[in-house]
Amino acid sequence: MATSPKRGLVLVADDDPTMRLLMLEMLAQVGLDAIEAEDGLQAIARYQSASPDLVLLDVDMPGLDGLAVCREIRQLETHGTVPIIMVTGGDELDSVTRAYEAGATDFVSKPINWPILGHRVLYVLRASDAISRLRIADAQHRAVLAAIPDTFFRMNKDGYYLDYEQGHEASSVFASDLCVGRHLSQVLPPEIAGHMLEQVHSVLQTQHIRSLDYQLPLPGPAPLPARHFEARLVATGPNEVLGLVRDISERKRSEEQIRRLAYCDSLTGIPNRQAFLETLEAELVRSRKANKKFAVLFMDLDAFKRINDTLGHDVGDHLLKAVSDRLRDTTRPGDLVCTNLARLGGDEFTILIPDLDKVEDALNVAQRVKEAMRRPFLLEAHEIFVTASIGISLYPEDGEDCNSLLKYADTAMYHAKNCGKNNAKLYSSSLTMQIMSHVKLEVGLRKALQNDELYLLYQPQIDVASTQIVGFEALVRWKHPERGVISPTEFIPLAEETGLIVPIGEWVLRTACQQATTWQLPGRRPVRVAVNLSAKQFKDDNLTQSVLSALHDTGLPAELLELELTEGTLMDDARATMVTLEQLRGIGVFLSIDDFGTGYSSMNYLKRFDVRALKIDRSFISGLPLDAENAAITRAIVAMAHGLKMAVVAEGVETDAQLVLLEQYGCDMAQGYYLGHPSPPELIPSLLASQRAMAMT
Ligand SMILES: Nc1nc2c(ncn2[C@@H]2O[C@H](COP(=O)(O)O[C@H]3[C@@H](O)[C@H](n4cnc5c(=O)[nH]c(N)nc54)O[C@@H]3COP(=O)(O)O)[C@@H](O)[C@H]2O)c(=O)[nH]1
Repeated sequence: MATSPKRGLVLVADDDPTMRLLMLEMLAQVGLDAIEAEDGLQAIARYQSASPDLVLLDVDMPGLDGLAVCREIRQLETHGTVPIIMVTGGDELDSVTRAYEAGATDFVSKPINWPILGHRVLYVLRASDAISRLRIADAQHRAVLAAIPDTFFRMNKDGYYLDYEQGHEASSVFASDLCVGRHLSQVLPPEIAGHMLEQVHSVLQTQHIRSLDYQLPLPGPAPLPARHFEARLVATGPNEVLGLVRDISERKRSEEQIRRLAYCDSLTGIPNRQAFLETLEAELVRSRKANKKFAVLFMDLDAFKRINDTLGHDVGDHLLKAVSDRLRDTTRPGDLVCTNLARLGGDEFTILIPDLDKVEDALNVAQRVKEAMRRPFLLEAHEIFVTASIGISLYPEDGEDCNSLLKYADTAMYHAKNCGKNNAKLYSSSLTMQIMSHVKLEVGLRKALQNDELYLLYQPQIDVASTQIVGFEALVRWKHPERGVISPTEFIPLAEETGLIVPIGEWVLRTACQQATTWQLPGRRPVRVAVNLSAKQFKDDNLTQSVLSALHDTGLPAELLELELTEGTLMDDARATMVTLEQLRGIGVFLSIDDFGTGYSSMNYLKRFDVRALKIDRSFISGLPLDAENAAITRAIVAMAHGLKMAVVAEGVETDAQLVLLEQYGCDMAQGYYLGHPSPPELIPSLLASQRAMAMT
């Protein structure tokens, strides 16, 4: 863009030909072109036809004088303003005033100082050029500002609005006349005004753009939701800023929606894993600074999978929603301690308890959660009972980072589950030791089979009426090279967890079948062997094949093999159970339900499973004969089993009184220390022989 004015065309209007000549000469000397007019009318005509860049106009002309011409030119102007220099007869204030009133840009008075006039003309031309460029720039700026939807304002360093233009898309919070000339604090709420003034100062100091977000309630009789604004401030001079204010309410709403989607669990509406991790991180920073403690509770529902599998995923989803509602009610803020609740996934929930005074507060919350979960849930006409296992980790005692705290709470939750579910446990470093020894045990268990460290014991089952041994239950043991004999209560769950139960179970099955063949004597009553099947084994696709080949390879007749299954195993995916049971029945093996009464059995399924015996769990037998409730339960189980044409085996018989009572109740078979402890296989033949000998005496 040119910076110096272009050499222009000047209209010289004067009735004196000498003056015109001198002026033309002077203009030529400063490099300007000129046209002449000898009176007012000619001047106007020339102005219209030639559009000069400047007019030198004599005031005193016959007919239309210079002042009238000046006024007429101003009338005719459409774009911009041509500079008009009036040549007056003298420099009296009156004639100068009249010249300016007529619209003159400048004046020179006679007698004319010609060299000065040349410079003056050039200066006025330059100034006029600058003004017209400014006008264009101003018009462009206004057009830009009119095109953008934002409100803009100018403000001085003290916080006074110099200008205020409402954007065409902005919600009308303030009118322009409400702002111009007023101070920020008279327009905006004090806090926002203070913040904005700080930013104005910062912008002027740094000459960097600054922005700030704020919320304003919309004026109106009804309480309307507040709107969000973003103001960007830019310095336009040493003491002035330009502010652009945009209504960002829509953007905020979208951001909130995105945030909700990213941070909310879509099923329950409570915060999800991501949200919890961020809250935990923030709490960690806060607690570290403020030297405070907090607790992380990790809750997992016991047996949620069973509900999902038996009642369907819809009921499972409803249950999770109901659980989260109940957790929200139980842990609502202000209720003892402020809590943050989240669902990590599946049936895992976490609760963050900030500002913890003492561990008991976390245990109290856990206790309340457990109690809340124990109340039945009524969902789609199902009354559902659940329990929860809870693990607790503490900051800073247990860990100083989010991952550790969450992992330790999870570890403590597993410990709670292992301690019999419906439990709450605090994390302790010894748990990690336990887990490490668990891992060590797992490594050992993997080698146990190939190192021949497993062996079986057999516990007799007797016919209550004749007191004759009718079978033996095979019970596995592990002779650990360092720890000695390990109980199956310790390693079977581990084998289940790791999947090792399948090869171990197969070994038990094959070994029991093989050893049982040695007990059978021609012409004697056959002796059955019972083998426990775990849930994983039962679900294994090769189960039927394993049973078939164990029987085939050992030669044990199928009807001498009994497979014991727990209620949990059978009820977990009842439909698939039916198919497997059908296949096993097809082989001809004897099926029984172990630990009956401790799990959840649907009577409807029980009937359809068509198993041949129920084993009453020893927890019901142990209180007999004094425990009236257990006695009633035992009697009821016997009656129900007989009604379904099943035999009943009582487990854990430890006294003669129990055996007598069970006989009275009509129990078919019994097993327990009173009748025989689990014994090694080499003792079984002599046990059977002594019994036969006793039977003959
Ligand atoms: N999947 C498999 N599970 C197995 C296998 N072998 C055993 N187990 C399961 O381990 C649990 C513990 O078994 P164990 O320590 O062998 O205990 C059994 C008996 O010793 C015990 N028992 C028997 N009589 C009495 C008694 O009078 N009092 C008393 N306190 N305990 C007694 O009960 C256990 C047998 O229980 P059950 O199987 O329910 O009949 C146990 O759950 C085994 O099932 C295996 O090879 N595979």
